[in-house]
Amino acid sequence: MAAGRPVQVYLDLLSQPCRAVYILLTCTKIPHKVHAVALRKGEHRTPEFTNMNLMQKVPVLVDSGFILTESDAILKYLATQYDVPEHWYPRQPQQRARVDEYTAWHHTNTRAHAAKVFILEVALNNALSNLKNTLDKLETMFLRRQPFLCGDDITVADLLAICELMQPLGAGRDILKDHPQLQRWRSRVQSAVGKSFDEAHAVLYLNIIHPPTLKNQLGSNPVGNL
Ligand SMILES: N[C@@H](CCC(=O)N[C@@H](CS)C(=O)NCC(=O)O)C(=O)O
Repeated sequence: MAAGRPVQVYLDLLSQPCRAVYILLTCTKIPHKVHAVALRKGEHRTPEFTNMNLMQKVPVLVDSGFILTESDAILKYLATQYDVPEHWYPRQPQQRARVDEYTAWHHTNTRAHAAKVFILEVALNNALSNLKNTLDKLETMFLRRQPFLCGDDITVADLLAICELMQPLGAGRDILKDHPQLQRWRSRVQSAVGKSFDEAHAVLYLNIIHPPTLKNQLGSNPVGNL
């Protein structure tokens, strides 16, 4: 059992390990005070926070002057230092070892892989939003009054653009699918360059990583059906 002063925790509830610490504290009614640290505002990089945790990461626990980082260590400290139900971190050595076995594995597996998907999804959403602006500009500026990007005939500009816009198809994403004007331009470019278009893109088509539904829709030559 610990001293009377509430445990101080520095958390951002957007952070997965912080939420685990928060839930244990709340669930077990350990007296505590939460200090919100907004990672998005860079509050973990202030001199005061850095002084407490040189790693500049949350969560951090301060218990009567004892500073502890790492969610795994914090959770186990709370469960052993405070009077919480036994099941959280069993005392029996083999049952405890079973929990330690998981938590040792957790950081390079569950955490690493789930967090990566989250980070990549956020990055993908940003990239798609920026791309949408670009596609809109291609339609409303470059193709507004002309069949090709720079006039009535195909130029190297069209080649640069089409090869770039085809690339995401290599990962199974047709970024022109909601842009009929750009689709018509793509067809014009394809007609203008003839079979060199498919020859040049053959390697890309072969390496396409399609979700199963898209693969069925597209058949063996994705561009043929676009
Ligand atoms: N292994 C640490 C990881 C802590 C961590 O990575 N926290 C992230 C939020 S989920 C953080 O503070 N990131 C800020 C940064 O790296 O700049 C733990 O389990 O506590």
